[in-house]
Amino acid sequence: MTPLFTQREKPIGLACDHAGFELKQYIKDMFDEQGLKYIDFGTHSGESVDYPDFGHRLGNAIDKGICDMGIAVCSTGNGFNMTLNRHKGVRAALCWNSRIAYYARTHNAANVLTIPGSFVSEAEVCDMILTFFNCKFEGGRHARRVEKIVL
Ligand SMILES: O=P(O)(O)OC[C@H]1O[C@@H](O)[C@H](O)[C@@H]1O
Repeated sequence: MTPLFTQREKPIGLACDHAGFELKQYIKDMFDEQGLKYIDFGTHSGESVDYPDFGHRLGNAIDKGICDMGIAVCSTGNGFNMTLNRHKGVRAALCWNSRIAYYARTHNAANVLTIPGSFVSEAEVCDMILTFFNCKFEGGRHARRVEKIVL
């Protein structure tokens, strides 16, 4: 099997709510096939839950350095994105195609890919993840701007 990802030192953190549960399973299957390490912070079924409960688990893991990157999936993506961006170590970006995911990482140094699960196909999710985890922050003028984000 051709490796699609470079192996990462730290596991990728995953979080979802009920609306993102199936897509998270799809992502885990992709990572399992690729031998990519991850930690699943839940939820673990399609039963209705509150996205902040799981978003904060992922955010805390990033703040503590257990994970350095993550993926979160809910219905619109906004709930998780708002929750995750309350964490000091997180720059979460709501992305719905691979071009946006590319710039979120290369220009904005995003470390969490937030996915609006009800509005994207599995193929789009696959493209976004491949792009997000295979490109790097460009630094330079973007570093100055990212530094200015923090209040
Ligand atoms: O399934 P219900 O509870 O209607 O709505 C949950 C979704 O509403 C939005 O906040 C989030 O995207 C979350 O996934």
